[in-house]
Amino acid sequence: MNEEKDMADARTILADYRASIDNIDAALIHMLAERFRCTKAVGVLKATHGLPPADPAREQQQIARLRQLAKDAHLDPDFAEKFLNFVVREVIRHHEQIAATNGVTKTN
Ligand SMILES: C=C(O[C@@H]1C=C(C(=O)O)C=C[C@H]1O)C(=O)O
Repeated sequence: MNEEKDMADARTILADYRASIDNIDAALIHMLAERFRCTKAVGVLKATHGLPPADPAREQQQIARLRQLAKDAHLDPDFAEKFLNFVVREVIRHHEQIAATNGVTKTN
C-alpha cells in the first residue's frame, strides 16, 4: 500500500539524517575535547605566570569573530554567542581551579 511505502521511505530518510547527526555530534565532542585540552594548557601557563583566568578583551574579539562566521554560515549569531559564552564560562572555571592549586601570586 502507498501509505506504508511512504512511511518506510520516510524512516529510511530519517535514519540517513540521523547517521549524519551522529557523525556531526561525534566530531563536536572531539573538537570540544581538543579545545579543552588546549585551554587547560593555557590555564597552567596563566597560573604559573600570575596571569588572570579571564581575558574579557579576548572574549569580545572572539564573540565578534564568531558572530560574523555564524552570519556567513546562516547560523543564528545569538546562538553562536550563547554557545561560546557557555564554553568560555567552563574554561574560566578550569583556570580558576588550576590557579588555586598551581598558581603563583603576583606581587607587582
Ligand atoms: C583561553 C583563554 O582563557 C579564557 C577563555 C577563553 C576561551 O575559551 O576562548 C578566552 C579568553 C579567556 O577569558 C585565553 O585567554 O585565551
